[in-house]
Amino acid sequence: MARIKIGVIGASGYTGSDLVRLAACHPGMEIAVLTANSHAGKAMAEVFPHLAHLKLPTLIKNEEADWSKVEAVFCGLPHATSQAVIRELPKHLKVIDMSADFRLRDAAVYEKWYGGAHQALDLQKDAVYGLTEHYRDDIKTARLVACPGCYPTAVLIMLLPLVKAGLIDASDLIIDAKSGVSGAGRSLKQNVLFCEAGEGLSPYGVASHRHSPEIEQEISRAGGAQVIVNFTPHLIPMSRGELCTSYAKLKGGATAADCVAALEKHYKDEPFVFMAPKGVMPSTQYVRGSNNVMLGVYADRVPGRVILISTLDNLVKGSAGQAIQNFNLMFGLPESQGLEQVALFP
Ligand SMILES: NC(=O)C1=CN([C@@H]2O[C@H](COP(=O)(O)OP(=O)(O)OC[C@H]3O[C@@H](n4cnc5c(N)ncnc54)[C@H](OP(=O)(O)O)[C@@H]3O)[C@@H](O)[C@H]2O)C=CC1
Ligand SMILES: CC(=O)N[C@@H](CCC(=O)OP(=O)(O)O)C(=O)O
Repeated sequence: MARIKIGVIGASGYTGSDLVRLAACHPGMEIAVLTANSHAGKAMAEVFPHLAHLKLPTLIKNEEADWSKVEAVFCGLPHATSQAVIRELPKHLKVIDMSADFRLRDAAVYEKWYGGAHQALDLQKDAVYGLTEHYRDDIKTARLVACPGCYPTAVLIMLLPLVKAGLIDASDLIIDAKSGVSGAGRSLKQNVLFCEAGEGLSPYGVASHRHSPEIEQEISRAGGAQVIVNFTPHLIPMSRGELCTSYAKLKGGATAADCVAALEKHYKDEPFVFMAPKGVMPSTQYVRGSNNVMLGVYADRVPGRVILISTLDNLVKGSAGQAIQNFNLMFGLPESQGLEQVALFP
């Protein structure tokens, strides 16, 4: 069967380059177009020496791309820049956006958290939220999929089945999250310099992180009532990986064992979501480089509360891997194709 020609917009970034790394081994994809901004004109091998052995197109500007033979585009641009670029793409292209631009369904909420009016509301209304395990049927027929943020993916995969089953109180959620530094992207920023982030653990976006409304939107959709969550992210000195610990109040006499049973039931046929083995705590080390999410549920010593731990690789299930999982669905391919990588341990 002919391979599907794909393009990657923002291939000189971390999500874009991890997409290229995965796409290069995907039997159903041919990488036809790679775009960049400041790196346009360079060979991928120059920008990413770990990809040097692959025969890849040279990085070009978006406006130089010939999309006529391409069928799908992955977009790894900074949020608030994707919408104007995606709006101008030819309509025959299916688009899988890794930025935040099309995730929020309410234009006013988008404007409040991203500091400006949305420039492609006509596309926004038909965009499908790309949390694969929860929106599979909608993703299959979508033209534009808005992949979730890395933190929301980790948090929602844990919490949505428990909210839907009525086991936890969606109005009382505390989420403590930690991310490796690649989560902040590849462009130079003072707070991710080695001297600033290399040896410490730093909270940021306290009570103000833009993933809060994204998590709230999806928990509210699952639970039926508008919720507000307490979400605190931290930057941790490692290159990739993310671990989220959520603290929840159990409802109606439910127990931690009920939560385990609900998650096992919900994800029993899922290729990428696993409970931590008995006696093992989820760790970023067990998912690094893979498209997997590892979950762990623990009874709290505080009566009636439960501790919920989820971990993933921010560049794989948190962005490029989930984007490919969605591409597979959109093109009728086996959902796990090209995503069979086992975690890189140790
Ligand atoms: N990093 C992560 O773990 C995750 C990131 N995301 C989201 O994915 C998107 C990409 O993130 P990430 O890959 O980390 O970001 P990077 O900063 O690493 O890469 C951004 C890319 O966009 C290009 N670019 C930057 N500004 C412009 C512009 N004005 N016009 C056109 N192209 C531009 C850059 O090109 P050049 O370098 O050539 O200038 C680069 O290719 C973001 O929206 C991010 O929030 C989502 C989930 C996880
Ligand atoms: C460590 C770090 O800085 N992480 C990023 C999250 C990356 C991500 O998933 O964000 P998007 O919503 O932009 O796609 C942040 O907190 O903004």
